[in-house]
Amino acid sequence: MKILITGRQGQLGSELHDLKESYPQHQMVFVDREEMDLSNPEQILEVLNTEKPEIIVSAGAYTAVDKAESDQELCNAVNHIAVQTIGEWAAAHQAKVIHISTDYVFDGNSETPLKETDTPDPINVYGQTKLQGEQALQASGANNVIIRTAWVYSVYGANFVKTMLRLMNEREEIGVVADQVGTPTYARDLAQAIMTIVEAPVFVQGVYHYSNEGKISWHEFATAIKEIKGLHTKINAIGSDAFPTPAKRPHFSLLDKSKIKEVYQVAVPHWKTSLEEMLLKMR
Ligand SMILES: NC(=O)C1=CN([C@@H]2O[C@H](COP(=O)(O)OP(=O)(O)OC[C@H]3O[C@@H](n4cnc5c(N)ncnc54)[C@H](OP(=O)(O)O)[C@@H]3O)[C@@H](O)[C@H]2O)C=CC1
Ligand SMILES: Cc1cn([C@H]2C[C@H](O)[C@@H](COP(=O)(O)OP(=O)(O)O[C@H]3O[C@@H](C)C(=O)[C@@H](O)[C@H]3O)O2)c(=O)[nH]c1=O
Ligand SMILES: [Mg+2]
Repeated sequence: MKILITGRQGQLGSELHDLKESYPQHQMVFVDREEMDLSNPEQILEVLNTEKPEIIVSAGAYTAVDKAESDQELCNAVNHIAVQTIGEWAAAHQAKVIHISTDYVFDGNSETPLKETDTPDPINVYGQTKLQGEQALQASGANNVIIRTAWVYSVYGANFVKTMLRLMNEREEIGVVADQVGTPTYARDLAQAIMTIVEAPVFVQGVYHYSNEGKISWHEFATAIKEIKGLHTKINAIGSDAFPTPAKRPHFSLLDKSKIKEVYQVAVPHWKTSLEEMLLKMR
């Protein structure tokens, strides 16, 4: 298969690139911002018409959650309009689309693990534009799989784990929110899950939830990073109101992974196992 992957320089794009050698049966073409500016629909179509992929993995996105609040137009162009453009091209050319979305499409008011059938209701601009991207892809008529994931980290790119490692080396004491719970996702595991879907004998269209296994707060996540690394920073558990940010974050974003496990038999490692693996690679 010829597979085109957007967001080459991002966490997920980089992890997919690392898997390239393991899939010699596929032609994996990666594009970054320079080759395909996702805020430029003409350029998206130009690249797709040249490359003619059979599968598009849509991993590129505007992911600066706080900045998005004051940069709505660009965020919408990348997270919504670009996905619509990709979907319409794919529908017209019988290509499949595997698109990545987020737990931030939910409002965080649930108390039970979020299922694909639960109603999204985003509480920030990033989540709103990601939901619009999902809806535009579904409306395009393209054969599509949407994977909603959460709290993604990797040795590549910017993420919470790397921020925590930096802060813990700089400070004696930090505060991390304890009233937002969910599950982190090692981008390498997500990349594997995507390749499992690519390889599946049947492409079953739909929305799927994927993160690592388990349930923790950001505070527990930070504490685990500290313990695994043997650091001594004091990590105070704080409420979201003590860490004001331009964008609101959902208090609960635990995803139910049963559907993707059943339909695609994907592996879902426990968050701690994957965190240990990532931190080993960071050294
Ligand atoms: N990170 C997370 O915690 C989560 C991410 N997701 C979703 O998973 C997917 C992958 O995320 P992740 O790899 O972590 O994100 P990253 O922010 O690491 O990577 C996103 C990539 O998109 C690229 N990009 C942004 N704007 C444009 C543009 N205008 N034109 C072209 N490329 C652009 C970035 O390019 P550049 O490097 O040049 O800036 C970057 O390479 C995204 O769809 C995201 O919404 C879902 C849940 C959690
Ligand atoms: C740096 C820092 C963050 N926090 C809080 C803020 C926030 O609630 C939480 C995580 O911080 P982040 O900046 O990593 O959060 P954020 O960028 O909102 O992460 C999100 O990114 C987008 C792209 C997604 O799709 C989501 O799944 C999620 O991963 O930790 C602290 O409490 N203390 C700190 O020192
Ligand atoms: Mg962030």
